[in-house]
Amino acid sequence: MLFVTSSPRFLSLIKPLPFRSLQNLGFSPKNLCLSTKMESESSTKLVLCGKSAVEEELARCLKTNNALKLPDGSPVTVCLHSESDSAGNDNDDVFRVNSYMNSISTSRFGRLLVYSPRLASTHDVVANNFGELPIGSVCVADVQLKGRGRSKNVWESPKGCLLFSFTIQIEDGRVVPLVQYVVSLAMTEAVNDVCRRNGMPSLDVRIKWPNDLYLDGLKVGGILCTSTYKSKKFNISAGIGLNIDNQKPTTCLNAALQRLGYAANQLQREDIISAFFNKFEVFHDIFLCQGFQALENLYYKTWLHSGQRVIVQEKNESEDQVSENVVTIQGLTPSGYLLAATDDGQICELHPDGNRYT
Ligand SMILES: O=C(O)CCCC[C@@H]1SC[C@@H]2NC(=O)N[C@@H]21
Repeated sequence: MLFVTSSPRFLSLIKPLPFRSLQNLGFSPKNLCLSTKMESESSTKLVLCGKSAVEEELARCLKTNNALKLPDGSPVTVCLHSESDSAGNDNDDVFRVNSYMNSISTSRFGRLLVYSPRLASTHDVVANNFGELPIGSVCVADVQLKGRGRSKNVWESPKGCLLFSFTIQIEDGRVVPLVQYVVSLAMTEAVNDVCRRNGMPSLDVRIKWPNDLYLDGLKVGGILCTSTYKSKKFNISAGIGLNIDNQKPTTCLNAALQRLGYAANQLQREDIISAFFNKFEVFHDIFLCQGFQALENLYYKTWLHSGQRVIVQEKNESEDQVSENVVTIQGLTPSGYLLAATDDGQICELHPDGNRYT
């Protein structure tokens, strides 16, 4: 259900993060990846890897300076992928850092990777260390213990789900609400690309506005964008969860491939995320140079809402009476809300209302 509001209202998806103490209470060995059993049980392991020597050097500095912190101050153990014992790992449950690094062809996004087998939330890592990480850095986890969704929802984050967050910086505040649409579009296009390249049937992953990914009527992914404002710039943390190989809690892309009779090769997290960054970088540049308009046609082909009829509830001023109207979705307004028309031709702007949007 949607609510029409006559005046602009605060878009709750873009909200500053609460200030948390940055004090690090943990112990991180400076030069070794090895940690004692007790340390590894209580601390979050972060493995750093860079695409080129430049990012590798940055990774080394982050480790040496013990620069990465968790929001709750809990201990972290940082090591370099090149020094890590999982460097040649070929286990499906473990993110294949080399495979990912070899597949990205970006000049900015995804080139510095912070990987963790298990952490609270990738979003917390990038948001809490925004100033330490170069723009475009990504944090990937195999499993999240406290995955964050929009509107304070929990994002279930089992093995097989692609879980990552990365950083973006933007100067023009007017376009910040549109960034989440660029992220969504890059992900649907990445899935298309990987399927096409591997001779797989195409999967009809669609965008459900504002930032859900749907397949065959079920949610398979979600995008969370949060931002803070500092030194005249918007620091955006973009987080994506995509069910690739986890049938729970809804369904996943590999289950859809199987339903289509394609069981030969399954989609791999590393292929999807690398394709995502290769796409996102192109879309990001188009978005900054030409505006969202240049991506709009593709966006409208990919979302679920063109020509959709929805019921809008409008509350009167004292909020004790609600009237209902049917409207037809036309597209997006310049500020990223839904543009709709009533049957008698009146144009209105629709805002998301937490979980009640259907
Ligand atoms: O649909 C939603 O509510 C958005 C879900 C976003 C989940 C992703 S998983 C990776 C990143 N880390 C988090 O804690 N959340 C985002």
